[in-house]
Amino acid sequence: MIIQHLEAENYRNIRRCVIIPQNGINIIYGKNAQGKTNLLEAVWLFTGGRSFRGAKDADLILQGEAGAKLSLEFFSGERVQTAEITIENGRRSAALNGIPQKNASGLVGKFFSVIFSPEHIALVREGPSQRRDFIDAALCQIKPGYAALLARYNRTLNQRNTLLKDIPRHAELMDTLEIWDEKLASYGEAVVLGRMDYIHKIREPVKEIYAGISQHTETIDLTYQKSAENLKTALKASRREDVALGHTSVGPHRDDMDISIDQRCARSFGSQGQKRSAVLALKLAEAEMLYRQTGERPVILLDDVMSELDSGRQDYLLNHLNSCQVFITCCEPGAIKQLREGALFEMDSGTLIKK
Ligand SMILES: Nc1ncnc2c1ncn2[C@@H]1O[C@H](COP(=O)(O)OP(=O)(O)OP(=O)(O)O)[C@@H](O)[C@H]1O
Repeated sequence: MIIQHLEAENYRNIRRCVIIPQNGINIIYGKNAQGKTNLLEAVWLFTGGRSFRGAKDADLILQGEAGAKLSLEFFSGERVQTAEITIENGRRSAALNGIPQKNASGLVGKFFSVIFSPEHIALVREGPSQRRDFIDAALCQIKPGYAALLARYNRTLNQRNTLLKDIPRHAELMDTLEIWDEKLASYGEAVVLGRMDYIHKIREPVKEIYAGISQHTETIDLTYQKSAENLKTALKASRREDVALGHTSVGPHRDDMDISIDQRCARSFGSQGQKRSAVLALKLAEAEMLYRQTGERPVILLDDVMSELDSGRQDYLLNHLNSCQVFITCCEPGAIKQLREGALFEMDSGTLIKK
């Protein structure tokens, strides 16, 4: 997947900008608050998802303007394709190769991209839900039917939780738990199998990429942590406790993925640079998995990735990811003096200048 041409109009602080990037590394540097992340966010929107910053669509329009427009020309499936996104009246619509889509999510699966932004450090630093979301989001992209399965699991879980809250007032409902436990266990086991399979597949690429980032000085490992070995038995065993709690205490919604660096838990013991490197390895491995699944290498977006990384780790990002098209933002052009081959752009008050 290669972006050949991107145009943004009235997008955030960008009145008008055209970028013709190169195939490998593209660096966008500039002072704080100039529009570097805004540009990456514009690229990301072509994946069909919402802003990775969780912004409302209306906030994406340059203040004072009625609408924003993004146009993309990209090479994928051995041909040049076009995509357009229009944001107007608080709504985002899209067209692919000139054909209007029902909504912006019509672009899902047409343009692939993987984003690293500083907030993603939460994936290592914060609680298990971040890591579950990472695996689930990746699976939704590459495993047909997984999104529907997850939705079914969550719906059944909510129904069981409602029932658990009702039981103290209606003891006769205790018997109906059996049906919900059967259903929940069957969906839950399938969710766990999907996640374990993904971790099994992503583990080697993560290890390899982390070794590269750390210049072969550290090792990383991933392990799926189940909250129950046999879900059906565990649900049955925890019924009384669950009624007292008013929610379900076992199942994939309570599972975690352990990330260890040199055999120590990265969340508790990792340094800032190690945590950042671990998230990067996970994101780049996610890109590798997308490639294996689709035959297309996703565009890699690395927002403000250089800080907190030593020069060896920076060198890996600048000079070892050439098989993909990569966009890297940074503040200091000095941080990129190790760049051997790539295009340089400066972002200044929403205006992009090719260097
Ligand atoms: N809808 C909007 N209309 C006008 N300006 C906006 C809008 N949304 C954001 N901005 C402005 O865009 C600027 C932020 O741009 P961006 O987040 O891309 O910065 P950046 O260059 O990545 O900076 P940093 O290096 O600090 O991360 C801010 O000045 C912000 O006020």
